[in-house]
Amino acid sequence: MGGAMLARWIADGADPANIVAIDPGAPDVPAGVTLVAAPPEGRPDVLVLAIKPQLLDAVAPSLASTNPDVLVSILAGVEEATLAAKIPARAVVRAMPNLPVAIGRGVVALHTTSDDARVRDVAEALMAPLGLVEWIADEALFHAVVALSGSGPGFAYRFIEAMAAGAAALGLPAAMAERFAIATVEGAAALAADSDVGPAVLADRVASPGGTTRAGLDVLDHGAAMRRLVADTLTAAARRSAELAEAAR
Ligand SMILES: NC(=O)C1=CN([C@@H]2O[C@H](COP(=O)(O)OP(=O)(O)OC[C@H]3O[C@@H](n4cnc5c(N)ncnc54)[C@H](O)[C@@H]3O)[C@@H](O)[C@H]2O)C=CC1
Ligand SMILES: O=C(O)[C@@H]1CCC=N1
Repeated sequence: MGGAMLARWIADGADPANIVAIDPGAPDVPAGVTLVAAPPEGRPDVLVLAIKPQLLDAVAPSLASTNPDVLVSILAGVEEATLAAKIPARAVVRAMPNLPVAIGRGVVALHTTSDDARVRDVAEALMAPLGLVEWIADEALFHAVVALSGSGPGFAYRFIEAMAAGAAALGLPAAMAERFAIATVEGAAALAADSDVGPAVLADRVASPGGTTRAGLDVLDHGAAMRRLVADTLTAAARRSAELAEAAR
């Protein structure tokens, strides 16, 4: 995820000479970005923490002397207070991005208890090129955000896969089914984003009375099957976020 954010920052015009990536795994980084295995000397303006939540305790000691102005954490679950206790920084901002930030069409939720306007400005300016950016005042809601927009692309990809598989089972060549499924979801989402009515009304607009869409929607709606499945999916993801928070405390 750190790589996806970095790719977008560079594409948006950030100067790679100003960026140091710290990763002992030696991933590919954009040209001009300095890659190091351990934190270098010096105090960064912003330190973006993009390790797995389970690695926090192992990694935190190596960051103890970096003392950034703003620590931005994208770790699922892990709370601001936990981060502040383990990594010294002037301010901590939690961010929950998602994978489409790579093309500037992601969602980034932000949270901080800092009342320093400059900290908020720095976080907003950093995230602006990545997509839709919104502040979440109540940190407890971050578990829902992780489930919805953080994990959501994974759920959307499963739905696209299922649409394509369903069409292939009806005889459409698999590659064509995948192309059509992706373009259908992309177009439907773009129209919804541009519309002054909600998705329920749009679904009804697609469904001609007595037609094919209604026949399909009846299957999704029977016993609220789709709603239940999606609610259970998001609940499981949010529960896992809470577990990660607890384990990191
Ligand atoms: N994958 C996603 O779509 C999203 C992930 N996140 C968060 O991003 C974080 C990373 O997740 P992924 O990118 O999926 O995992 P990943 O395993 O792909 O990336 C983790 C990176 O951390 C590096 N790393 C390991 N030990 C390190 C150390 N000691 N110091 C510095 N870097 C080290 C690894 O080499 C790797 O490049 C997690 O906290 C996750 O909750 C948040 C939103 C979305
Ligand atoms: O699966 C995960 O834990 C991360 C956080 C949100 C999306 N991916």
